[in-house]
Amino acid sequence: MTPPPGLAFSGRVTAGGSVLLGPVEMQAAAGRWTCLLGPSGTGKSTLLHCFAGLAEALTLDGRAEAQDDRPLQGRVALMAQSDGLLPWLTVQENVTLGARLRRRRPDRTRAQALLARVGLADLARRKPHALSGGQRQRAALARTLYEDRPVALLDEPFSALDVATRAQMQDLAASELRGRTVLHVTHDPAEAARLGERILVLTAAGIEEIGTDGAPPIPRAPDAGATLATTGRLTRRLLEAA
Ligand SMILES: Nc1ncnc2c1ncn2[C@@H]1O[C@H](COP(=O)(O)OP(=O)(O)OP(=O)(O)O)[C@@H](O)[C@H]1O
Repeated sequence: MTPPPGLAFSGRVTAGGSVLLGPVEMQAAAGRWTCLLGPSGTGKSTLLHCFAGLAEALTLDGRAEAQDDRPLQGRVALMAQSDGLLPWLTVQENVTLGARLRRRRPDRTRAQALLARVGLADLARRKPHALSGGQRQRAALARTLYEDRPVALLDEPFSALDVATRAQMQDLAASELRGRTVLHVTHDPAEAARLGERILVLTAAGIEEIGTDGAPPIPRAPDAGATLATTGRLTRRLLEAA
């Protein structure tokens, strides 16, 4: 894999005269896990869409680009807020959808291994309608990891999971995406405190960084003192921003 690039955004996004995001500046460091939180509607998903090249219908007055000055196209995997599973494909076919779209032979062995890691090995032949919400989200996570890209954009990837499964999937994602550039949108301060090497809060006033200095490597234990302290500070900041 080529070295993952850092990400840089500056500017404002509008649609039909409405402002969706900004003006704001933010960076996600190369090879690091950055968490992004903030009140609903401040433009977090819009920011991910800009980096994923999905903002054609929007007007970006500024730039959303890789810091190595090479195109982001082909280097990004997006796990969107809605799982986007195609209802007529099986779970395994959904995981390998990217390969199919690129007219590559799907690697079923790799897909099955990832499905086993997200706990869906026995459901690989089911259609999405026969999965629970949490199972669908895990299938979408497997599809994102299957893409094996240097940059991962994760939009509330664990929001439908129970506490124990969420912790397991956080551990899995931290392991699979180690060394990649990850920009992870979440509403959960405890999740950001576990996974964020950098933690950013987006409000109408701009971006603010919540320090994690001295925190251990990720994934951090959910009940470690440093994790709980960061969760508390972050929760307080989000309450102030509401
Ligand atoms: N295609 C669009 N056209 C017009 N407005 C849009 C469009 N998509 C999103 N918006 C608006 O842009 C703003 C930012 O939306 P976005 O989904 O990026 O916010 P968010 O911070 O991710 O919110 P949440 O935390 O609720 O997921 C919202 O006010 C939303 O209503």
